[in-house]
Amino acid sequence: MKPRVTADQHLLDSQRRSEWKQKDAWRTLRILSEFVDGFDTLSDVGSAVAVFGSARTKQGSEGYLLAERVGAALAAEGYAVITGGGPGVMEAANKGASEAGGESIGLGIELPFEQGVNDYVDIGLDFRYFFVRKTMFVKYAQAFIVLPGGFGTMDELFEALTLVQTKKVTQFPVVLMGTEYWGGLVDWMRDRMLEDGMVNAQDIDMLLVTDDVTEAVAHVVKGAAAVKDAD
Ligand SMILES: C/C(=C\CNc1ncnc2c1ncn2[C@@H]1O[C@H](COP(=O)(O)O)[C@@H](O)[C@H]1O)CO
Repeated sequence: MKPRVTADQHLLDSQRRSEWKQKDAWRTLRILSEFVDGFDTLSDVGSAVAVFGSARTKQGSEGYLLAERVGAALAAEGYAVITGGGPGVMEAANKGASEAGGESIGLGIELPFEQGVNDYVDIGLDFRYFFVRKTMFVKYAQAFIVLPGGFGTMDELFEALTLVQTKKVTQFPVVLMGTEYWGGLVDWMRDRMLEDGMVNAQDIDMLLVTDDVTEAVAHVVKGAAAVKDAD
């Protein structure tokens, strides 16, 4: 199947900039409507945690089963689970949450190849624009739990870290699940970023790196309690 041109590509592809020069102003209305749809659909969602991770994690694999357990544990604590609505870790976390009787939310993204949200999403939205969708994750989740993943996962992780570091969001726990996978990155942050003065120790200390689902969820619950105390 020929990849379709997505709305994000129309907006961002520099080669098309002059061709679309007159139309970008009008495209803002479409962007606005996407924000309105998102806010409208998600404003009634209670406490929620976003779970991120690879779209390529295979069904039944260790990573998939871990994400299922994370989804189920969050649901058991009364959290809605928000994912990118796709396959892999997203599907597994939605499955775990849905099968545990929790609220399972998928914020899908228009991609060049048709996909739709996974079968375990109870509340689903499809976004044309990545940046609108990213706003929803941060606005409607009280914490991020991040499983092993690639560029998309890194983007979501580092956006959260930047927002916390710059105090655009406060009291926002970020958990990295998988000490083996994440250990090298966190070591590099300490040995290189911190050593070279690119970040502060507290920027790195805000990350919890664990293999333990119970510890991950307890960290999220503790973060939520701190927000309540601060209110
Ligand atoms: C590549 C495959 C499917 C792509 N489908 C996706 N659907 C929804 N969200 C996605 C998809 N791919 C990436 N994302 C977002 O990025 C994160 C995962 O990216 P990674 O590069 O795989 O780590 C994820 O949390 C999504 O929000 C396979 O068929």
